[in-house]
Amino acid sequence: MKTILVTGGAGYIGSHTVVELLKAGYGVVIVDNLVNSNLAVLPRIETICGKAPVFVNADVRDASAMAAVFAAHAIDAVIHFAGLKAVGESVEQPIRYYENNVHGTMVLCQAMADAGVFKLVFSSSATVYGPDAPVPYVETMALGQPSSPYGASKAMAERILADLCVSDSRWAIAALRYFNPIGAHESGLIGEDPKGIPNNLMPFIARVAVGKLAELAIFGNDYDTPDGTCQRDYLHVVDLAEGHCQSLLALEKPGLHAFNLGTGQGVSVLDMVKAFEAVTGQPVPYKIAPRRSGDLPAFWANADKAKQELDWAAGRSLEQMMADTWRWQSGNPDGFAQE
Ligand SMILES: NC(=O)c1ccc[n+]([C@@H]2O[C@H](COP(=O)([O-])OP(=O)(O)OC[C@H]3O[C@@H](n4cnc5c(N)ncnc54)[C@H](O)[C@@H]3O)[C@@H](O)[C@H]2O)c1
Ligand SMILES: O=c1ccn([C@@H]2O[C@H](COP(=O)(O)OP(=O)(O)O[C@H]3O[C@H](CO)[C@H](O)[C@H](O)[C@H]3O)[C@@H](O)[C@H]2O)c(=O)[nH]1
Repeated sequence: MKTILVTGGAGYIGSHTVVELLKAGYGVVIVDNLVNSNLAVLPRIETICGKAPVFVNADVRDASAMAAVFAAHAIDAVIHFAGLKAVGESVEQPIRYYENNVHGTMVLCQAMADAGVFKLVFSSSATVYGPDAPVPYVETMALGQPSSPYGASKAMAERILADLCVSDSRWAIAALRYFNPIGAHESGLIGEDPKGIPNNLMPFIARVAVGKLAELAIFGNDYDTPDGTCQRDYLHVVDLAEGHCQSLLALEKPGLHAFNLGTGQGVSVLDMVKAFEAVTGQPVPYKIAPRRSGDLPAFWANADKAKQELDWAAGRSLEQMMADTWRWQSGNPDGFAQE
């Protein structure tokens, strides 16, 4: 049995990936400092899978803690989710973001090399293409100039990982560039649980529908898009989790391999509201508000490379994303905090 170290495995995408890894027969060791997650996710994972991951409460920037994890467990590969992800917060706290996302990745990679582990899957983002890239984004495009420290931290980390691969041919790294993951596990037991008022569209819609927030503010309806609202490539988080399992197979080839993980379809904010209402029967009151600073009008993935090289495609429908979001939100109106 292969054992995967999952940093940030208590978080939103990490917890769904841990479920898919356990189901696929991997052993899993989670390292998470719980800065944006809750221990209550762990028994939920065990309920879904019938087995539990090992959990280590540690920070990936803590070199001695990471050395101890590699000494205690025979790790075959690492999936590195641990990072901070709020775009607006990163503008206010750039050093915290670079320190966590870039330095954290460097400390992890050094601990891996010291332990003789050279297979890594890295959580990157569509934002690394930068604001000027033509749509759809394709992996052959150069890294752009992301406009937020968060986006820049992901592009910097990718550059460091590329340099690492040049320095030592034992490294095999997949940089997975996620588009907009939404939805929840179909059990309704785990899902996205942002602290405070959500920044992202899907959890905001879900909180309006469950009565925790009064109305959605749609940030701009005067973009040059079919209905004037921004378009994004929303994919089901369980599809994304499966993409991580598939990408582990690509780690047989040395070097840095970038993959877009998205559906290849752009969906507007208004279409998201309509789809949620149609699937759940819950009204989502909204108002049109000014544009949000830094938002791009529209982007989506060219996901052909993942299909060809990973045999992966985001197959779950928008309807399923909405149904699963609502099952999670309505069954857990206070998220994991109620436990
Ligand atoms: N959700 C998205 O839309 C999205 C899009 C593109 C990329 N990503 C990236 O994917 C990864 C996972 O995102 P998510 O949505 O699951 O976020 P999340 O906040 O739910 O999960 C991140 C986890 O990492 C942990 N963590 C943060 N810093 C840590 C540190 N220094 N040491 C140990 N643990 C730490 C947090 O406690 C949390 O459990 C992040 O790197 C994020 O930047 C997310
Ligand atoms: O309350 C809200 C929240 C969002 N939106 C709109 O909904 C769309 C999606 O916004 P999200 O915040 O959900 O997602 P983004 O595409 O802005 O950002 C996401 O994708 C980025 C990739 O470029 C980064 O990875 C980032 O971390 C991740 O949150 C945007 O047009 C936004 O203006 C609203 O109208 N109202």
